[in-house]
Amino acid sequence: MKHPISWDDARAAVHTAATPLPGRPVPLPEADGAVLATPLVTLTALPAFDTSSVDGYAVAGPAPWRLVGQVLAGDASEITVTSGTAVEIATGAMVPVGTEHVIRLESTEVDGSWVTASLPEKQEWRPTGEEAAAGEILLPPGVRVTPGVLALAAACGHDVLAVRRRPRVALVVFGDELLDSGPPGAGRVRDALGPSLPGWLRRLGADVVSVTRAADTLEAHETAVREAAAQSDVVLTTGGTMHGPVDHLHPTLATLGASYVVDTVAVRPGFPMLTATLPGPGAGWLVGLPGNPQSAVIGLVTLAAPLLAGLAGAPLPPLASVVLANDVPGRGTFTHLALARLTPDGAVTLPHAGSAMLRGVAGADGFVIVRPDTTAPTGAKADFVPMPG
Ligand SMILES: Nc1nc2c(c(=O)[nH]1)N[C@H]1C(S)=C(S)[C@@H](COP(=O)(O)OP(=O)(O)OC[C@H]3O[C@@H](n4cnc5c(N)ncnc54)[C@H](O)[C@@H]3O)O[C@H]1N2
Ligand code: MOO
Repeated sequence: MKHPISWDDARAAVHTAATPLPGRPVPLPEADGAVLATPLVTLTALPAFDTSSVDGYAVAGPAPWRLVGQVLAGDASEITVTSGTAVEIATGAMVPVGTEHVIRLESTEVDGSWVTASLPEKQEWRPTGEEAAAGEILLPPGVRVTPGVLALAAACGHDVLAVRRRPRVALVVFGDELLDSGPPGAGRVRDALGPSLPGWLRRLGADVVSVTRAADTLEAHETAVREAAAQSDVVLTTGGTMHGPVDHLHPTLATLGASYVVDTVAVRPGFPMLTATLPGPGAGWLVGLPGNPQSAVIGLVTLAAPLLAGLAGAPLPPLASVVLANDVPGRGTFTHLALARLTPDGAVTLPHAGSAMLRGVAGADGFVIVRPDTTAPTGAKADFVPMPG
């Protein structure tokens, strides 16, 4: 086994090695969750025209004003406000040419076709370009599209957005001991990763194209990885990362001519995780997660999340910072990822933290990071890697 790379270096190495997938235009509703391939540029000024902020009257000159017309939201009215006249105006309507003030309804007195009021202290309309000038860059490429981004894109005139294709992931689960249904026992355990990883992967912005199981033979591993690679950008495997009698991942990678980007990481739990590139047309990626289920989740946040971000053209997922509500021990020369829940008192590490256990995972918000040769005392700040999504 190789000398393991540090946890921080592993994340960075995988992210740096990933070339973003091509961008293409998609209709706005389909862009949710994808990553901008080009800057978001507004097609018009925002607002695109002087826009009334209130229901009321557009006036010019001194009161009283004679009511000469009406302009509603959506009207392209050519009405002009001249001195001594008023036009009834709705919120969102274009402010007519000649308007000196817009006065809200409740500040006016109307008598037949005459309007009086004292002049407002503040302007009650939004001038053209108040929020943005036409052609202004509103967001850089690499930003993940949220409903907020979609709203902004629509407001500034876009029908489609240029976004990176979502990475396609094919999941291959190894382990003849795994059951697909019913209670565990007699040496067999339930497959906890096949049912759970697709949800995590979707939260990381990936499309899961297949979930398959491969038997514990070298031949079955090779076939499964080849078939998965043919239909995906990333093959994600679970189990078989060590060198036990039926751990076939490393021999499979050797047979396929794969090149390691990361081969074991100095992190506990989870150290036998790996990332490699597969040769051949449409060269793809393989991420090998350890079989112990909590270690697999650590492999997911350590290697799969940076890889998927890199393929999507997004930055390396940032670490959060938390204050610790309890002491968290280090793990010697390894980085320790400790399952934690975020509470108003700070990050509380969770029991059931063994790498084969899932009770902690089920209630965690993420992992507190304790770097090699350190411990993290109560009240200290620590880096934190959130669970996907
Ligand atoms: N001689 C050594 N043996 C092991 C070491 C070591 O340092 N020296 N490290 C241990 C660590 S740490 C881990 S993590 C595991 C990683 O092993 P593999 O990736 O080869 O995983 P498997 O052997 O296939 O499985 C390990 C464990 O996890 C269970 N498992 C596997 N897949 C699933 C699944 N989909 N759902 C639920 N549980 C799963 C499997 O039954 C085993 O119990 O190696 C240790 N050994
Ligand atoms: O490092 Mo293993 O992944 O402790 O479970």
